[in-house]
Amino acid sequence: MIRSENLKFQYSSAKNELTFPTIHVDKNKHTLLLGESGSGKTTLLHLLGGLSAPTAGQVFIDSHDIYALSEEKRDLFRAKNMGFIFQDAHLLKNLTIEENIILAQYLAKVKQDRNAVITVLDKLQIKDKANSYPNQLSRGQLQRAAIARAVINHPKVLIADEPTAALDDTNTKYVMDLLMETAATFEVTLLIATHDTRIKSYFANTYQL
Ligand SMILES: Nc1ncnc2c1ncn2[C@@H]1O[C@H](COP(=O)(O)OP(=O)(O)OP(=O)(O)O)[C@@H](O)[C@H]1O
Repeated sequence: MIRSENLKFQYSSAKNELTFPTIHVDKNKHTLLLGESGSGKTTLLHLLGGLSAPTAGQVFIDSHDIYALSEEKRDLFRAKNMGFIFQDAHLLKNLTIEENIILAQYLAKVKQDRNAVITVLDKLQIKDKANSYPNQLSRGQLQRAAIARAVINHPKVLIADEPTAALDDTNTKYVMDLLMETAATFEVTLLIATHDTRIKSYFANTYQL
């Protein structure tokens, strides 16, 4: 489903170019990018997710060479096919939870469908928060809202950067169980970057950076 070849990335202010191993993410084969701080996990997630173009190499998603697309087409491709969960929920504070998720439909140019939003919020057990604003939710509820927004357009891949960093063992298990349930419910493959070796056992496919 995702395949990368010979990826390299150079930050303009950095001395050395980053080079990455070949990555294959197959459907339903949840994949972990494991590495120490500074090893390039976030950079690689951005390259694989279509967020920043590599200095060399290619990324294929279902045989589409995503960096051969125009920026506009790539943005749309990403909005339809990839879901992102950032460390902070990144919800717009002046929009309700429901409006935040409808915005994701709008940006992907898919039908703005309130019923679909409510169904997803219901599956994630925060339907009663649809009309609340982000600052009225607990951290756990915000995380569920961020997941709802990430899966609303039925992406193929759900990408998360360090979802368990700074969590204790109990909350780490809670978040990983939630992500696994989400993957099963919404039929989406997980691609996660972390330095947290506690979550290794959840993954069939691990790359050490
Ligand atoms: N904007 C930037 N400009 C210059 N160098 C950068 C920039 N962002 C990251 N780097 C460098 O690129 C390398 C990889 O960074 P990256 O953020 O991908 O690592 P990471 O494995 O995600 O780290 P962490 O676990 O600490 O978040 C690091 O050496 C970092 O210092």
